[in-house]
Amino acid sequence: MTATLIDGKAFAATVRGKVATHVARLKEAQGITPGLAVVLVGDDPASEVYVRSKGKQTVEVGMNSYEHKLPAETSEEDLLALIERLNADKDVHGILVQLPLPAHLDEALVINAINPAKDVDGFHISNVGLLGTGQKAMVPCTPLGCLMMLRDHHGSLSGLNAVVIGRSNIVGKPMAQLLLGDSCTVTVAHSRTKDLPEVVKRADIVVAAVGRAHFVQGDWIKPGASVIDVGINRIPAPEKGSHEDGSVKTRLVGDVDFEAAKDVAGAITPVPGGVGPMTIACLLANTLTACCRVHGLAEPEGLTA
Ligand SMILES: Nc1nc(=O)c2c([nH]1)NC[C@@H]1CN(c3ccc(C(=O)N[C@@H](CCC(=O)O)C(=O)O)cc3)C=[N+]21
Repeated sequence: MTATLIDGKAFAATVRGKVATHVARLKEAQGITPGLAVVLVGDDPASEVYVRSKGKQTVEVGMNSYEHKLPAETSEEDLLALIERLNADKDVHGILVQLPLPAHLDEALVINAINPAKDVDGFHISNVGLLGTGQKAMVPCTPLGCLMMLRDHHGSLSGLNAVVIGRSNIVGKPMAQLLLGDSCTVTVAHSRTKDLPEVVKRADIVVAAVGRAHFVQGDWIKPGASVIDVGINRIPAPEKGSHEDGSVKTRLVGDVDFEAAKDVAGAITPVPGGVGPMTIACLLANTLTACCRVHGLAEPEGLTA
C-alpha cells in the first residue's frame, strides 16, 4: 500500500462534531433546534437501515429527527400532502424523501414538491439550477462529502484534471459542477466513453460512481492520483460462510479495484468507511445550513460548498 488512506469514517465524525457544536450554539443563543424529516415509502430492508442510521445520527448531533414511514402502496396524493405539511412546518428545516420510490410514484414530481430551501438532498430542480450557475444552493450530500475530502487532502484543487465516472443526477453531474467550481478541468466519463482507461489515466482526481463492483482497474490510475470511490456494491462472499437459510453471505465493495489501486494511487477512499459515512454527515450539515439560511443567520464554516 503506497496510497494515503482517506478515512471517511473519521472525517465524518469530525464533520458531525462541527455540526453538533454549531447546533448547541444555535440552541443556546437563538433557542432554535434544527429538524430533519425523513420520509420512507415501502419497506426495502436496506433503505430502513439507512433511515435508522440517519435518525440516530441526527439526534446525536442535537437536532430533532422526524421519521415518516409510509406503506409501499401509498398514493401520490397522500405523499404530496405529507410533503406539503412538512413544507409548512416551522420545526422542519430539512426534508429527505428516501429514493428509490415505488414504481407507481413519480420521483421528479415528488422531489420538486419539496420546498427548495428544505431540500437537503439538493435534488430539487431549483437547487440543480443554482448549483449549475454557481449560485447558493443546497448541494447533494454524496458529492459534497467527496469535495470536502478532496479539499482536505489537496488544499487547493485549482487546475487539477478530474475525471468523474458516472453521469447520474445524484452523484456524477453535481460532482462535476462542484469540481468545476473549484477550478478543476473536469471530464465526465460513462459507460459509452471511448478509451476509458486512457481517459482515467490522465486524471489527478478520479471519482468513481458507476455502480459496478471493481469496475475501475488499478492500471487505469495515474501514479499519485486521488481516488474517491462512491460505489456501494454488495457481492457474494462465500469465504464468510452462509446464513441460516442457506443463502451465501455478502460484503460491500466499491467501484474501484481497491487492492490494485492502493499501490498506484496517492490517496484513496475505502469501501466501506469512505464516502458512505460522509454522505450522512453532509446530510446533517445541510440540515444545519438550511436552518441557518431560513433564519438569516451566519452559515457554518467549512460545511458548505
Ligand atoms: N433521498 C436519498 N438520499 C440519499 O442520500 C440516499 C437515498 N435517498 N437512498 C439510498 C442512498 C444510499 N445512501 C447511503 C448512505 C450512507 C451509506 C453508508 O454509510 N455506508 C457505509 C456502510 C453501511 C453498511 O455496512 O451497509 C459505508 O460506506 O461505510 C450508504 C448509503 C444514501 N442514499
